Amino acid sequence: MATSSAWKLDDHPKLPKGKTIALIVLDGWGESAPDQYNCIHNAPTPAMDSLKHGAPDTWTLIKAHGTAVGLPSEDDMGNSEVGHNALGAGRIFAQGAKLCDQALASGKIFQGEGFKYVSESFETNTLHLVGLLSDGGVHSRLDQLQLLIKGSAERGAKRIRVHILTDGRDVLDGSSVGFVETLEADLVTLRENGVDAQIASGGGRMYVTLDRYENDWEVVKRGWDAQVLGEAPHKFKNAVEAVKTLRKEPGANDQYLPPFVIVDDSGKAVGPIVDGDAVVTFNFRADRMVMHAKALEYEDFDKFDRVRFPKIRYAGMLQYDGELKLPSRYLVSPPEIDRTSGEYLAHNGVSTFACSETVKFGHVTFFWNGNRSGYFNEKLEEYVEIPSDSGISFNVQPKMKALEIGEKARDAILSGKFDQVRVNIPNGDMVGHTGDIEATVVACEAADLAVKMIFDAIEQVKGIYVVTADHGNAEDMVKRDKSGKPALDKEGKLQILTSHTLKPVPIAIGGPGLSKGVRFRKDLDTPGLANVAATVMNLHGFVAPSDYEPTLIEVVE
Ligand SMILES: O=C(O)[C@@H](CO)OP(=O)(O)O
Ligand SMILES: [Mn+2]
Ligand SMILES: [Mn+2]
Repeated sequence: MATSSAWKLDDHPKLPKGKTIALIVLDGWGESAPDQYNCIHNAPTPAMDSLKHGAPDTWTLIKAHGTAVGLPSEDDMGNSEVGHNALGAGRIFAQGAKLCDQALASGKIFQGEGFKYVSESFETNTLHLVGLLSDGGVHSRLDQLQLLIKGSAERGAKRIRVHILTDGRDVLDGSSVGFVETLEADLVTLRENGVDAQIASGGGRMYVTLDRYENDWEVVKRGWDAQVLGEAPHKFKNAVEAVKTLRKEPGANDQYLPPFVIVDDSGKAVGPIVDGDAVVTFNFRADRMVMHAKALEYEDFDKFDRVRFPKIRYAGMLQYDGELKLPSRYLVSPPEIDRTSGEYLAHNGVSTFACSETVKFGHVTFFWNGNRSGYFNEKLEEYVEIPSDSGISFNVQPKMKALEIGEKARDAILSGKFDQVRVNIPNGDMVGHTGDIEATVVACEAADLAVKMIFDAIEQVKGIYVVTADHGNAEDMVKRDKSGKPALDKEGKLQILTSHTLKPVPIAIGGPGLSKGVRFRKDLDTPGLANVAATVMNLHGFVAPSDYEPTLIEVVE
């Protein structure tokens, strides 16, 4: 690829080119006070611990939540999408959650092409809304769904069916009941006002519909069967009863509730999706909607037998994949994340290897590259996906594929073929989400072993490492009150935190290739994930583009 002048990065005045850089993202690895709910603290993590001795020059903390990653408020925890977007793009973009808030607040969402298109079905057919039902704010938000329902009814939707996915991952397990009650109350009001509005189907997000990166199409199929075909192993007259009943099964939780459909008095499903209907998927985040969107939109589709492929008017809350233009219709334009560090580095001859296991593969590639699939330059890049275990909850195999990721990274480093070797190590996050504290400790230990393996390889090639995380999770596994003490529920029980956190994440630099005098600056007000890209560009020997968030490092004589 010839470097056009627009892409050419200036040479760094002090830092050399040609060092091998390992860029490690520990998923869900925040920094928090040590106690029994801090799984990172309680796991043997010698590699990560040793880095703290370098504080404040080569180890520090950066912000990974709220406005620092383009989310609406400081109460918004970080997540992989916004975290990796910020890490890779080096700038802060208003993210899906915020863009949808703005479009709903101004009413522009209802004037756009996407809404006009689906509203053509309102007169004669049903509007289906499918998505994650919670106020977690990672993939969707209940208040946005409420505004969407209200706005649709005001604009002529006469028959509305909501297909819910219970959460328990971005919010406390068990909170599903309250969210369903709230939605149900809204629908009652609508019915009183003459709109035929009901919940039509449901299921837990990790078991129904919301798979990602093609890890397990069965998950999407279960949702299809319930939402489109009106078929599921469990049938109920109302959704509150459905969720309450299914939660009583041994081992049941919100994330993994089995699929159910709501039926009328004659036992008929109240809301299968049929020809002529409109469908809106109200999640704004991309990764867990892409597979579902393909099933809804693609004429040619062979991932499972859809049985029936209704001719619908379908729009996503956002477009979930800009390359695939999927879905082709959407209510709100996604953030336009351009000129990412990956694209710049490719134009400047930097060769890159990126790797994770399936459940996080798109994080270090698609999200990292500003929600863009594929390579910038095939000759310079190699992306490797290690198949994840599927069909299990990750507390069963908490080591996941950490060591395999470590090995692949090691081999890539030792091969001498790559300037940058970038990985995501998923354990802290994926196992943290299960709420299983013991398993999360094992997960953190495995992640640390993978880090050690990469450090050893960097030592051999006299390279540099940069270790950070995308947001917190495993460092705090309990809900806390304002004073920071574990908060008890009405029955006096601890509430295990399965979600991400608001905590900062560590970042450390080191390795034999790190030039003398390189250290973290102390003059940045609130450095965050978006400052990492410029830092890495510097370590590759380049000055970052002037509109990037400032570098974290300085070189002192
Ligand atoms: O699993 C997910 O979809 C989210 C939590 O909802 O986690 P992460 O942002 O780390 O991918
Ligand atoms: Mn993450
Ligand atoms: Mn997560």
